[in-house]
Amino acid sequence: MLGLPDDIRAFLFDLDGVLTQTAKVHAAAWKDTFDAFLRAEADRTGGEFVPFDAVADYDTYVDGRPRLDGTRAFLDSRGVDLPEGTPADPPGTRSVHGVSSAKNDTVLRMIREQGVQPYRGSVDYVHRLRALDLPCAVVSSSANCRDVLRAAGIEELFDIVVDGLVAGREGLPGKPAPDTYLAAARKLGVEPARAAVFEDALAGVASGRAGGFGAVVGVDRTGQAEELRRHGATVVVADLAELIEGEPR
Ligand SMILES: O=P(O)(O)OC[C@H]1O[C@@H](O)[C@H](O)[C@@H](O)[C@@H]1O
Repeated sequence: MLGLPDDIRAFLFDLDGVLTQTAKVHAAAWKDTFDAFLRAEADRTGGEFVPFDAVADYDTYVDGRPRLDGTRAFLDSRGVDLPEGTPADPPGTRSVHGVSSAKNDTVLRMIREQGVQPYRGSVDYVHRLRALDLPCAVVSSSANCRDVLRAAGIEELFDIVVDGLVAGREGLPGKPAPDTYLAAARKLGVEPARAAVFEDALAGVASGRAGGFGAVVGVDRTGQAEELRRHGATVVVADLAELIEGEPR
């Protein structure tokens, strides 16, 4: 079935980096935010400024995880212990929420300025699935998921969305825990073993593996095929167009 085993009956897609070209926008916004924070910390403590690595640090600590979890994981890797603060903390507040809200303001500005481009291969793939009446979901850690889907013009393609807002409301732990993917499979009425997960993030393929999904497709946009396999991808493609090649039209 479109490049995957025939018993796969439901298709669960991550958003940023799988459906839309927004993983690099998130990475740039995190770099902007963490570098400003780390520079201020270096000034405050007299320590050395070691910038955020938009590839290595992003992939390891931030990519695919809910916003606050990404902030905590990266700061923890640098031995920085911040108070949690509250969601009302404005950018500039020395708290987990303050850093996270600075990042959100930055990513929203970048998205406003640059617009959102979907990946053509992914959109074609989902169209093929819809033509076969197969259920499709978006499973994203992002609280901005609906707006990004709308800006890309692909919101109508999906039966359900489990995003950062749904996870918050339903008390679901974020990726790399499997709960958001499991919730999507449940809502579609399909056993995990008969559903496929599509992910570009290491935390995302790990959640596909932890959930016992029938296929975990690693989408390698940045040359990390081996890492994706090590974290749980059962197959790795550079673009979903590869899964369509050779299929009858
Ligand atoms: O900050 P948002 O839009 O709620 O998104 C949370 C996370 O969503 C994930 O999809 C991205 O990979 C992360 O980079 C991002 O931090």
